[in-house]
Amino acid sequence: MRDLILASTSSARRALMDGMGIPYRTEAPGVDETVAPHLSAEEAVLELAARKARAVKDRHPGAWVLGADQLVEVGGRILTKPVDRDDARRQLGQLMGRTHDIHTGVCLVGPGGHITEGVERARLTFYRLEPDELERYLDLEEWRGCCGSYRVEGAGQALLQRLEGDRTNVQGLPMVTVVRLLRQAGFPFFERR
Ligand SMILES: Nc1nc2c(ncn2[C@@H]2O[C@H](COP(=O)(O)OP(=O)(O)OP(=O)(O)O)[C@@H](O)[C@H]2O)c(=O)[nH]1
Repeated sequence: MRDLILASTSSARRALMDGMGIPYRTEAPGVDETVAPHLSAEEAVLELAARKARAVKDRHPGAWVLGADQLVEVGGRILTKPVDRDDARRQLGQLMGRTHDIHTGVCLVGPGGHITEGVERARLTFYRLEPDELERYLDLEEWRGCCGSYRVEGAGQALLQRLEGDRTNVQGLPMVTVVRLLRQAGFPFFERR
């Protein structure tokens, strides 16, 4: 059986991998997530997904490693994970009543120099909220650990006026792309345990 490692600390990414059902384990990538400012959002998430995957692969040379990174882009600005409630309020304030893009890069590295990658964009339009409703959403603390300060599979669904793209991409892993990379690498599915 192949040793597949998800190079991530993200509970949402784990949940998505668990749903797919192939055996894997997780390890924190432990990389610096600084990228050159001139990179586009797509270039940045691809570079960081590869950086995370390579860092874990260096620690486990015989393993297959999947890394991922995500950014929100709105009005030409990049949003990452909020540092606190005030930051989350500012982020959501930029998203209310507007359309934003979520970009997620994924990279699969394996033995023999195997490296494949993909980047997916989802486009979301949010309702405008009254200040009190926004505070009530912030009270739910779905902003913690989430790029853009919302959870599309949680109460954050009520923010969503329109979604174009793979919903799993918004949660953290574009699973259609992840499956393609795994199948291209020859991973077996539906194995009997
Ligand atoms: N549950 C959930 N998580 C989300 C959603 N949108 C973004 N995220 C999370 O926001 C985080 C994006 O930040 P990243 O820097 O790519 O990843 P991370 O959380 O630092 O985790 P690593 O993979 O260890 O780097 C990921 O953990 C995503 O799963 C959402 O709608 N639902």
